[in-house]
Amino acid sequence: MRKPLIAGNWKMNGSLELLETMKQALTSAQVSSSVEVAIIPPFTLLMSAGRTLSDSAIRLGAQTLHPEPSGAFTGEVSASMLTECGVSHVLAGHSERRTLFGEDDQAVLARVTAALDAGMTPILCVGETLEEREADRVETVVLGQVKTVIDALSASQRSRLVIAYEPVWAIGTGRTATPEQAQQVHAMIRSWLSDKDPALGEGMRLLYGGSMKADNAAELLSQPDIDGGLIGGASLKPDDFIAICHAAG
Ligand SMILES: O=C(CO)COP(=O)(O)O
Repeated sequence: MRKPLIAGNWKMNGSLELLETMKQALTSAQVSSSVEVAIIPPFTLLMSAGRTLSDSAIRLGAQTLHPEPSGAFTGEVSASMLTECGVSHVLAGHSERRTLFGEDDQAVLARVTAALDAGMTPILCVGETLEEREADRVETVVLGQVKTVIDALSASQRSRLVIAYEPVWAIGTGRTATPEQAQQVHAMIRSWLSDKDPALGEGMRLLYGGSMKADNAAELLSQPDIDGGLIGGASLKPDDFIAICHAAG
């Protein structure tokens, strides 16, 4: 049985005030313990967030990390710096990192490995652009991104990964993949994983991300191969985020 994960990626948004409001709202909402909830605020909030959330079941995630343990990398943050803040989850390969910051599959793999080595759960983000979808390249692109990482990891490392399918054309656009479109890609990923190792396919949590909102979450989350959501815009609004958490419960 895969435990649903609802993770709120705040991107370059949020404040100490939102952190407090979100924590209080989530605590009083009494989200079912059958759902794992994580918030992923920007770096500057992580230390405070670690303290604020330490007495709750809400997990803390980071949006990226540098693969090296330390050194002359101005502006970057390492895995051990994240764990010191209480971070348990970290995104790797978000499409904004891939396109705006030039992270290719090898750079993503290095980040996944650094996160695993530090004991964190990497959330590997994959997804195709609209152009790639229209050119019938969804399978090639998405499985290519999954394969580069999975094939480089040991069986025990793989089992600690979460994968988020985020079609680039659905991110921040208000244009959600239909439940059928999302399910189709999730089933494809799971089937590829299962061919490699049945237990891996069965156990891997596959999140959907891309304009998931309070009013479309239940339908997306009811699909058999969708095990949670990676939420952008709606994760900044406590009521909306809580509604999505409830929909997963
Ligand atoms: O990129 C996303 C989460 O990582 C999705 O963002 P939106 O929910 O704003 O479309």
